[in-house]
Amino acid sequence: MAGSTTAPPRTMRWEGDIHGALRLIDQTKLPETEEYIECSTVDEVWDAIKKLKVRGAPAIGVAAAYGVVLGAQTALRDDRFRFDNRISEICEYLATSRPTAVNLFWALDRMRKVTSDCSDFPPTEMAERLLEEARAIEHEDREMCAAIGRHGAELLPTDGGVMTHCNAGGLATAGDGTALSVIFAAVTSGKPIHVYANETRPLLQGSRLTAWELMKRDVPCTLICDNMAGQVMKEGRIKAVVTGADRIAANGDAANKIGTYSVAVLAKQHDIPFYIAAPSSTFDMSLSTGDEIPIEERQSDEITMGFGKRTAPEQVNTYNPAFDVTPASLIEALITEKGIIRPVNEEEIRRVLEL
Ligand SMILES: CSC[C@@H](O)[C@@H](O)C(=O)COP(=O)(O)O
Repeated sequence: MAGSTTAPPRTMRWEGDIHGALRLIDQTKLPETEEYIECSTVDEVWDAIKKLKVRGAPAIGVAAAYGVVLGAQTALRDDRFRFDNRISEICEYLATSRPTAVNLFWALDRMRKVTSDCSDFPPTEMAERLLEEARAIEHEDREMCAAIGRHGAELLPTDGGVMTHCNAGGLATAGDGTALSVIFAAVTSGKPIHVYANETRPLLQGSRLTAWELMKRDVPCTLICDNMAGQVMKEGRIKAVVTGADRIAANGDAANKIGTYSVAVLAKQHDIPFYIAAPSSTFDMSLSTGDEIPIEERQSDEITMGFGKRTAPEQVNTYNPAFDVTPASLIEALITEKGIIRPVNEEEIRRVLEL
């Protein structure tokens, strides 16, 4: 099949003018139901991010930016506090929703900068500027996804299996995705790729979201459980692995959904190139290595009561880190909207990203 045929799912949409609201596809309901929710308060956006109704590093950033606009609506009605101080508090609050994806903090910094750049504007005009900035963040994310796809497509094999982990597709961004954008672009260019989607324990983003997206877009895919990755590679089915990332340190170490590190180690063992696709908003050059990346720990019932069914004894001890860090040494190349970073080291990152 040459070409994926349909458009990506619209992960989120701002509806209306400055008095509008944020409409999100509720990703916790997929693949069973395609249900949309409306967020009209900052708390609703915070909750949607925390509970993974909206998830994936770039999508979290875009949602948080619109969350600031919702906060601005309330701040306009409340003249007890200075408008710019309220916006700063709202940014601080939204930043507590999830710790690992740096895109969240990157987007909130951009929103904060609007208030400092426009400090002499009246609040109503500042609020309009905040909406413009959130729209720009969303638009730029869509463009970054497309550019990542264009750069990365050439790295994928002319045919054969490509493995991915978690969901780095349209649902995780405002556009076509990061890792999946590379796959969609390769398929569109005529490469008959077959995707192996790891189910991604414990919350199954790979099976619930990636398989759903790929099937919706007619890209051949096979779902496997995480613990099958080694066997599938050993059988010679995988020619490349491509995943997304939530934060990349200055030396190229990359945090992504838990399980990614194991997949990268397995890829090394089987001599399979392991790629990470991510926009420049995912790089955190203030951290020298991946050891400094904060790893979110989530509640134990995600392991013991996955999707409402008890699968472990009550009171059992659990540990549930939501991300892991793949060292730069295991990453063949980083695929960004500005080009391919190879070899993966700080000098090359700075050169390609023009930092
Ligand atoms: C393009 S998004 C890349 C990552 O954000 C994705 O792979 C991932 O780890 C998402 O984790 P999630 O916990 O579902 O937000």
